[in-house]
Amino acid sequence: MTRRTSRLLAPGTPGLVDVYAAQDTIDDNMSLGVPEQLLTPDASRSETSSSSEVASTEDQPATRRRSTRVVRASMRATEAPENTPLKKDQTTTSTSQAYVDNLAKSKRSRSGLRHSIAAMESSLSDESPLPTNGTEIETQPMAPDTPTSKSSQDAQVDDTHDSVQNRLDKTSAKEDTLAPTALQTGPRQSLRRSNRVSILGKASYLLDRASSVLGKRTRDMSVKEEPVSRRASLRPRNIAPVKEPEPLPNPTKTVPEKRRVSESDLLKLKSEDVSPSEEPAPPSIPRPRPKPKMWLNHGLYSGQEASDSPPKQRKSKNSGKTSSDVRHRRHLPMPIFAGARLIKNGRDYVLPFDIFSPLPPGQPKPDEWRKTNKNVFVGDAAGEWKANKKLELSTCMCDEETGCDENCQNRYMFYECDSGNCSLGPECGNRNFGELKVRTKAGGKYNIGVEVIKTVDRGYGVRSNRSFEPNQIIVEYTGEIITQFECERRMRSVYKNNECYYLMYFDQNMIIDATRGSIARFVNHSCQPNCRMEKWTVAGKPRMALFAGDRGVMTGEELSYDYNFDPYSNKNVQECRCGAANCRGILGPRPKDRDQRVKAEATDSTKKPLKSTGTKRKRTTAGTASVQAKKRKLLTPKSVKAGIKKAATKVSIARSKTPNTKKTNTATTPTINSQRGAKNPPKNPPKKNVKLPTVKAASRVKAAVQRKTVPAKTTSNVAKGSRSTKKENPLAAKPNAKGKSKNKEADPRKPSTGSRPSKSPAKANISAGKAKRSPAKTNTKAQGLGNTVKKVVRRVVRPVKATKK
Ligand SMILES: C[S@@+](CC[C@H](N)C(=O)[O-])C[C@H]1O[C@@H](n2cnc3c(N)ncnc32)[C@H](O)[C@@H]1O
Repeated sequence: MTRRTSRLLAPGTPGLVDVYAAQDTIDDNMSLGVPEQLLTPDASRSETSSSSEVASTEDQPATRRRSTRVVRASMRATEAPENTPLKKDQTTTSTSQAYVDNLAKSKRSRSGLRHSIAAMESSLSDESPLPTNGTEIETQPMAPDTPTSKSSQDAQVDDTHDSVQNRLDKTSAKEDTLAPTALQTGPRQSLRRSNRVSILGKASYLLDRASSVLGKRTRDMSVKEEPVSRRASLRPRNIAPVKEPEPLPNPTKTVPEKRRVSESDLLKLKSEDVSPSEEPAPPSIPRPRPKPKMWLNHGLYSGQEASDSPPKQRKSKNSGKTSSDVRHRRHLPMPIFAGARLIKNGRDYVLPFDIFSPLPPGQPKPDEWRKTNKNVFVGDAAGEWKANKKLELSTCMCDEETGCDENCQNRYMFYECDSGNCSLGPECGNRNFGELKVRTKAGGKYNIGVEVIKTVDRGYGVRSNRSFEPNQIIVEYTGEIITQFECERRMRSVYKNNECYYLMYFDQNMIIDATRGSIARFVNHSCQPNCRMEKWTVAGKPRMALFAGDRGVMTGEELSYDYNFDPYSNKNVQECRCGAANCRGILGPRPKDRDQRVKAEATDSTKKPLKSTGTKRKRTTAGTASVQAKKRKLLTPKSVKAGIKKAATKVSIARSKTPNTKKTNTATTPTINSQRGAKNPPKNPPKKNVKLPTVKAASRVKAAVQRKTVPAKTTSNVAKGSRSTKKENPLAAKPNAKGKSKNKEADPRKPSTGSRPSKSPAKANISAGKAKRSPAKTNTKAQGLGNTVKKVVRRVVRPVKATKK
């Protein structure tokens, strides 16, 4: 600064001498304090660039360490003239310096950086050529007023002084021409020259940091507010604190307005990677107080000490005072210990969606499916069913200790426990449909647990979305509950062109038509199924549901159950494609009872085993142990069809010849099970895919019987039956009374599966009719009733068949 002042004055003026004298004094002082600062090139460079900061030191706090030094030096430099005769010129110098400061501020703007350099160059070109030599630029600021040590300054001062002198000489001509003006407008000249020096220094400083200059401006602005006396450097300070000069009024304030420091700028400042030794942390930026580390006090690995109580979520205010419990460790334990504990104790978890439901989206959905999750009584079915409603109650005798386990009487008879018939609450284990209701109400793929899939060769099917425990309820088979008459009507008119039928025998003369029904209607048949269809009485009403088999069901398995398909007519026998090792080959009738078969074969006039299914399976009988079942030949669809046709012909012949054989039951049993009419029709099928001769027969039987019967209410007499009868399948066995449940229904644990009626509805009607006609007789001669019913059926069926033949 002194040097700048000297340039304003003509060489040899007293002021100049005094200034140099003052500078010498200062330099002496400075050399004591910081002799090592200029030993490195960096330090030297910092001194060089620091001179550029001189202009802005009066109202701008030091932004960098070297700047801080300059500030002190400059302040001393400004202070020193107070004791010198230059006091007179101080105002002029300070004014110009303030102007330079303001100008420097404006130059610092990010967008105006280059512009300011250009302006600087242009301004310099007016006076003297801008030194292009870098060393010259650097040496220029090394004015004697810089606070350099004596050792370094001694070598430089002379050169610098010569250089300055040369420059002054070079420009003396210009200045001489402008001398009168310059003398008059001293401050302006001073301003311009000071400006040049300042900008040169600043330019070198900024060019050095060109890559990171963006964003620095904001930091500089904030650093400005740092008090000058504040030092970040640890370098010992042995200079007395300098009195801070008061900011001078700036008469020509053309400095652009300070840009407001936005939050983004503050963030930038925070993110700037500046080493603390170079850039002291700007005190003006309020640093957020570091938050205290929050440790998890609940969660996966917390609270690992053995404790029965779950970790507390919240703590009351006084819990610390009152609780004498051992405090849980607050830090996470080693994972190995946590893992061991998890293995030992286990914990609940939820499977990720793509694990429990790995089926890719976009599965084709059946268009024609009209869904209902409730049984809907249609037509006369509701009225007929109400008549029997009260009979379906059973009281559970289990106690709380055992709960409703396998020995529960209700369970044994396929009666669901509820609050009406069981005194137990949640500990009751016989509330499958209740559990299913909760699950379906909760919703979601996992709770519902099943979804429709498209199989390769069996149309649609159903797949599990999750695992099911053995005997766990999976899905209810629901649909419209219709009477036999309604079923016939639909078969003749509505479904006459259908290939698929979703009809299942339900109870007595009731049928579930799941054409409009639940997803369970899509469950396919398998000869080695993983599920079973069971009929339960729930709150007095029968309900069908699919249950997991004894092995349980794993996620992704296709659900299947054994249809025990009764094709109702051999023409409807279909090839089975379940792929099981023990596949029977067809969906048609299986040998129901080997004893029956033995009898049938014995009474058969041809004495040949009846191949009613058309397969090439060799029948074995229970009585002929020597006859080993040969491995069934795998049949092509063609051979299956041929076999079916052949078998159908033989069955018809056999029926006409041997009307009393049990085999006729197969043919005369109406198809109430879920069946598919003619997906794989036999060769030369009839014009109608599905013919229901026996249904016609049944209707005729029914009509014939009804002509002679009493109202249906009398069936209750039969249904009351003995306790032993009730222990059998309670619904199916009632009309037949004792001894009539010969097949599956005799075993209450294996009731009629969905596709296998406990007995023919036609027979049911007939028996009902018989019972209505003579209830007393039914009660006393239940066995006789069955025989009578059979005779009636045969009598009625035979003419029908004969007519057809
Ligand atoms: C109640 S439906 C089952 C759903 C049927 N797959 C669908 O697409 O709507 C019964 C019909 O499915 C077919 N089906 C079921 N299981 C089968 C199997 N194991 N082999 C061949 N066809 C089968 C038969 O056509 C049968 O009549």
